[in-house]
Amino acid sequence: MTSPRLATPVVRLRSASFGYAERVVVTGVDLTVDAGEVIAVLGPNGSGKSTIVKGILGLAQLTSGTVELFGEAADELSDRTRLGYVPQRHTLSAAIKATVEEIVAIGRVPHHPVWAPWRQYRRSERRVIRDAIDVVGLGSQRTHDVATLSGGQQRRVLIARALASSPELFLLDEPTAGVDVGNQQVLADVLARLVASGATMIIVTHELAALRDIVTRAVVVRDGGITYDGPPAALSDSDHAHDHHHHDDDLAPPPSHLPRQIPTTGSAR
Ligand SMILES: Nc1ncnc2c1ncn2[C@@H]1O[C@H](COP(=O)(O)OP(=O)(O)OP(=O)(O)O)[C@@H](O)[C@H]1O
Repeated sequence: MTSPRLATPVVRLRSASFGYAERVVVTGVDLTVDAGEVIAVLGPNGSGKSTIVKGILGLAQLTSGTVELFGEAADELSDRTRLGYVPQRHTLSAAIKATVEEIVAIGRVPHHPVWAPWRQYRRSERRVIRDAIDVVGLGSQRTHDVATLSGGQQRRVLIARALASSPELFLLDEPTAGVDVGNQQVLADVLARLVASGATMIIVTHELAALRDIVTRAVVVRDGGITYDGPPAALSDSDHAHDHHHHDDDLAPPPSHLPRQIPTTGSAR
């Protein structure tokens, strides 16, 4: 935070307010995210975390202030493939009859104005897709029907889909929700690899402990505003002690021993 900013920020919100229809949900947010930062967005249910992410993506309405992405006004960003979004509570419907690689291939569609049937995909394209599946650890399931995968594995398919589009900025809304401790670690490792390859991330989470190795900065949202922005280690339990997990219908609830809160600051970096 003390080093001067040499490069253009990936995201810059200035006094940004976001909402839906007539209702403003988030007000006056100032947030600058530099390349390579991994931001955890924390805070109680309904505080506006997802709305900030959606606002950055243009999926929630900007009612005042400005949003810049990669140094340009967000609504003028022509190359949307620079953004990779994994929405909240999203798994794959059992109604979808598709394999893992077919779903991940959708991530490549923005790179191709005209949809090509899977068999006609160029070799290089198929390699990108294959690599994305390998990175999330689903290599041995690439031809499996997604409906046969667990909720946590489906989350990884969606991360692979976002990854396949080779984005510079990942916006992940509760990627570890409903994922057991072991698989949270798998996910954290996947994200760590993406960070090592230069990705910037904004991650909405109630499970900072699972991501502590990669998070460089924490932002706490309360009542539609940012109340903390700084090192994750400086946060005390009470900063987001009222957080609750989602218990998604399509995901098994997390085991009761799952750590719910940020650990005490002693061992955090
Ligand atoms: N599409 C929508 N239309 C109208 N209101 C919405 C919409 N999405 C969210 N809201 C409202 O905006 C407020 C903030 O919601 P948001 O999803 O941003 O919270 P959050 O901090 O991400 O919560 P959680 O931890 O539960 O995911 C809530 O009051 C919610 O009801």
